[in-house]
Amino acid sequence: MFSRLCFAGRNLLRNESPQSTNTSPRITPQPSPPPITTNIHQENVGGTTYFYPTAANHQLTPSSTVNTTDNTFVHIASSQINLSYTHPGHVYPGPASHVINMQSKAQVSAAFFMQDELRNDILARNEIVNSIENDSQDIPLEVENYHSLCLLESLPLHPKLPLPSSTYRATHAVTGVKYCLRRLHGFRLQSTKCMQVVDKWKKLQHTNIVQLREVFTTKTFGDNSLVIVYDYHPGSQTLLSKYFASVPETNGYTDPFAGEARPFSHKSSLHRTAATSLLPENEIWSIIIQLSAGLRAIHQAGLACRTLDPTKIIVTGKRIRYSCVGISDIFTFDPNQQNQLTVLDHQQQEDLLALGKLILALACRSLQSVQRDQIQSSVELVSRHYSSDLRNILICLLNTNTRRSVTEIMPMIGARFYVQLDALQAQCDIQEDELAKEMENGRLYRLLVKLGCINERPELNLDVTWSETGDRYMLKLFRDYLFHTVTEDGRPWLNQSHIVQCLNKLDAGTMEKVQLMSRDEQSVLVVTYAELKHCLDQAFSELVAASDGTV
Ligand SMILES: Nc1ncnc2c1ncn2[C@@H]1O[C@H](COP(=O)(O)OP(=O)(O)OP(=O)(O)O)[C@@H](O)[C@H]1O
Repeated sequence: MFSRLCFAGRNLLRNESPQSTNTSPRITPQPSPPPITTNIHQENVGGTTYFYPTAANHQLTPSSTVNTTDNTFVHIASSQINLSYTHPGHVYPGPASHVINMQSKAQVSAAFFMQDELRNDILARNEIVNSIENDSQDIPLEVENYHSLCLLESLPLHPKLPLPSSTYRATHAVTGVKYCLRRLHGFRLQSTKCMQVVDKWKKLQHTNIVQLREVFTTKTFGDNSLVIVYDYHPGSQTLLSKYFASVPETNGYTDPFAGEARPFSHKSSLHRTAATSLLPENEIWSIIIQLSAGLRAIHQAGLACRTLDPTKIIVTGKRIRYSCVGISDIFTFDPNQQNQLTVLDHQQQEDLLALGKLILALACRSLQSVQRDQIQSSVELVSRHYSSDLRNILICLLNTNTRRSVTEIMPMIGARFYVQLDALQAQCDIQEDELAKEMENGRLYRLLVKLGCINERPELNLDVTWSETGDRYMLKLFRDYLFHTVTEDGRPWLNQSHIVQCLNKLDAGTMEKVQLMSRDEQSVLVVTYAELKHCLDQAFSELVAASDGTV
């Protein structure tokens, strides 16, 4: 069967558009088509010119039309408009009720746009990732497989540290993926046997642990440096900077987190003290749940964190992650170590103590609260302001007289786990709905790209009439119908739903008919979206074939 296009007189068309309403637009005129030379057979019957795409080109069912002997009639009754798309999946059905009602302003219109908070978060993260690279003279242009190194620390190296370290963002030369590089300055790897433990860390995947990717030594920095490569989480801040206000150092102050637990911190002796207000208990539990989840994974993998320190835990949005895993194991690796299991057990107990101190410091909003002589009064403060469960968890973790296990924390978290799970699932629902919207945007974007590549193309394969003839002419008229429609009195008719609907129908290739008119209003085509889709695919295939093949 042929698809039949009718180029008929213009006059009766205007008010009979399928989109017609009282305020309906009229179709922006296009010049009449130049003679169609390819794949179309034309015939004049009773003064009306009919165009037939050749069978090889169109295996579609016939489109509408059209006809009259008086050369004027092109009519599609509104009852014929088929709004049931052949692929219902091609239309975003609007927000789910459980999602729209989760939002503070339960307005349906708002739900068609990305939430401000989410958009701003994503924009801020993108800005951080794309921010100008560090132009410091001291940073090499390339280190092994990484380039565009950019220092992440705001403070210079702390001179008191026995082992200086630096943290960089860097780009992988092959994949272009950004990573976080931690460099241990002046460090010589004593034995490659420690790569066994590195492999263990590499295999450990958990949503509360920054993934360790690889370790290498390098002289590119002008010394022997060890570089540990981690995943990069833009927009992160350390637990220290998020929850503890900083004050200048004071003489004689001892950092409660100093010592073996944080040998890589530049701020080991940085003095942090009480911030303005206590944290809501829910927030503390959210941190406890995440930290204990990560720690449980670490301990179950036969490892110990050993850097459970507020500067070595990062917060990205609401997510908490251990950010410096494995370094202690590399740094203190002893190939002749006997009693590995005893050492591991000791280190895991130290982790639990450090976790207890961290929770206590968070609950009191003060790092000093975990100094030996302050612990008692700090726990009392917690008892006064928070639930007995929080106090119990602290007493369990801080009690070094008994052997504890991270799994003991679970029963104390109890039903709060459900609260956390519920919050996460609600977040998933919202994000899934955002994804549905963005999926639609992506699909429509690809259609527009195809149309844009075809419309107004000055030439293809030396044919300067390519974009104006044959299938492409229909696409040009369709483009005008999409974007250049005007109202009866000639004003632009800007209606996004018209554009989205038409593109959806095009993508679905529906059998609904659309009426297209040339700019000089001398010609009208009535054509199905299925045919337009075919034209689009055909024309774009021609472009791809003539290109270098990359799309
Ligand atoms: N994997 C990561 N992805 C993104 N940013 C990270 C990552 N790890 C650390 N950061 C950020 O890099 C910065 C420096 O991290 P680092 O661990 O050196 O902390 P720090 O505050 O400099 O602590 P210290 O100086 O005491 O070692 C921090 O702002 C931290 O949020």
